[in-house]
Parts: sequence; C-alpha cells; structure tokens
Amino acid sequence: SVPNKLLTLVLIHQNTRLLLGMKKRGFGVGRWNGFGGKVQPGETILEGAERELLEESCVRAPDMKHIGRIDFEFVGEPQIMEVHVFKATEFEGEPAETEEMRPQWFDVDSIPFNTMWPDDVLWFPLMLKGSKFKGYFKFEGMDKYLEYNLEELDQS
Ligand SMILES: CNc1cc(N2CCN(C)CC2)nc(N)n1
Repeated sequence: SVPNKLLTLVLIHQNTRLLLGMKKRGFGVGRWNGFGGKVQPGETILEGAERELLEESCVRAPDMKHIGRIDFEFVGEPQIMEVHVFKATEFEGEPAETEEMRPQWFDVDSIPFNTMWPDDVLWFPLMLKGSKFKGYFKFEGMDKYLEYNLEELDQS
C-alpha cells in the first residue's frame, strides 16, 4: 500500500546510433543506461524526464515522446519503481560528462547489454523499432529477475 516511485528514462535514438551514459554513482552505478531519475513534486513526468536529461547529459530533446512504462519490483522492497520511458531523435547541445553520467554513442547493433540492466535486452528491441510497450519485472538483487511480463501496445 506504498505509492509507486515515479522515475524516468530517456533514450536518444538517431538512425543507427543510440546515446547511453555510464552511471558513475548511485543506483545502477557501473552500467550503461539512458538518462533519468526521480520525478520531483510539482513537476510532470515529462518535465522530470527533460530535467534529468539536461542534468545528466547536458543536452535537451524537445521532441521526446513517451513510449513505455516498466514497473520494477525488488523482492523485500515495498515500493515499486514505475519507470516512464521516453525516446527522442533530435537533441540540442553536445552530450557531455557530468557527475552522474559519462555519455557515449553506440551503434544499435553493438549495444553493450552485458554491462546494462538485465531487463534491457528484452525491451530495447521494442524501443528501437518504435513500439509502445508496458512491462513488469520482479528483481531479486541487482542482477537477476525472477519473473517478467512485457507487452507491445497497439499504436492505433
Ligand atoms: C531494474 N532495471 C532497470 C532499472 C532502470 N532504471 C533507470 C532509471 N533510473 C532512474 C531507475 C532505474 N533502467 C533499466 N534499464 N533497468
């Protein structure tokens, strides 16, 4: 009966390249991921996504679109992490390293899944092909999920 924790995740996907960041501290440290964080009181989820992208990568992406939602449960943790995923194709500025993230471009055929969250290999293909999706993963620790479901949603 704990409200979900609202979080964001932004991917910038330009033709055959994807911008990821190496998380330098905190939750998910040592893994490549999109950019994001907690949604603050008084901001929309979209505003939170835009703010975190700028803070973590120094770029803005005004065309970002909401493409999915993934709920993450961690065994022993009552609060579900409700991650809202956004994708952009255009950006303003130059990706730059921050205290949180070291950005790097990857070819979509060479995504470093072995140094990413284990769920990514399942839903990144949906993200890359432009699907809208809804997912749920039950994690036990940081490296293993016990259950999941993932569905593509109708665009119509
Ligand atoms: C638990 N699995 C996760 C979490 C996660 N996030 C990313 C966004 N963070 C703010 C919270 C945790 N991202 C991916 N790709 N997988």
